[in-house]
Amino acid sequence: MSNHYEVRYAASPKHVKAYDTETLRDEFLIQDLLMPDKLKLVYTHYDRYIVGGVVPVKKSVKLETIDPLKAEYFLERRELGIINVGGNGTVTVDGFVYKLGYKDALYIGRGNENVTFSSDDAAKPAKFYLNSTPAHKEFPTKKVSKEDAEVVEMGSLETANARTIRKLIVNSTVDTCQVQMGMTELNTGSVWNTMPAHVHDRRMEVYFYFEVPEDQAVCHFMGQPQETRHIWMANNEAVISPPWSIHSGSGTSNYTFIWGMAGENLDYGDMDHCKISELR
Ligand SMILES: O=C(O)C(=O)C[C@H](O)C(=O)CO
Ligand SMILES: [Zn+2]
Repeated sequence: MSNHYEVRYAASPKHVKAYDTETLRDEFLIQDLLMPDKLKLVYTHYDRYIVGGVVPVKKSVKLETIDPLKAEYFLERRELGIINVGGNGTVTVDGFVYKLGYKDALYIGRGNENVTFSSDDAAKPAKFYLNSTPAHKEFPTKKVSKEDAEVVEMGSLETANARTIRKLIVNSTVDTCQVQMGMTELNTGSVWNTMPAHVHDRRMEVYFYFEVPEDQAVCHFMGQPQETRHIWMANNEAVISPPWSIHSGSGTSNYTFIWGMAGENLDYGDMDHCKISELR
């Protein structure tokens, strides 16, 4: 069995106020997502969102079901979003082959039984980052390449938050039940993401930080706007953002991150913005 999974339960903002550094990290930080030839999955009780990763090197790796799903196969009642953050690779979905280059995405609809991941070149393996949510119906599987994304430029160099948002798996590019994914690239000299910050009590979110240069880090901010906490994050680490929490970060350099979310709606713009001067 090449699967390794763990479960994270949902936390109340009342309790999170009292968490120390170690407890915050245990509850929200996700490490070791990109392991060679091993599928790592974290099953959260936030909208039953699953965060995962796999780096096929010596063999192809199958998306196997895990016990919490009590399902015959992983996508029996779920959908899946994938973004490749490594070398060229292939995802095979019930016999159909999808080639994914760097920063390309694939949406796989509910009902597909056999999903496998492989790399074109073991010396430069693909690194597949995965987000999955429960799905009430089948939608067609669709590749969304980096070029097909809806692109928005945000922020400015003056406020150190100039960034490009690439919306990959959103309702303008592909039909999904709940999952939405995309990536945000910070321009050189800019370090702040998602500032001004926001919450969306209707949707949880997960951030996966990558392209963080060696010996640099990103300080991720979470918590209710008037009760913030921070988690120091390294390259290729993810963090769960409960629906009541801001999700923002400031790096010691620029970096890129993948956002993924699910919940009550598919409206990317549904955000309650927080005034910077009112954050505590
Ligand atoms: O830099 C940003 O701003 C973002 O990337 C925001 C995320 O996309 C987000 O939080 C969507 O709800
Ligand atoms: Zn958000």
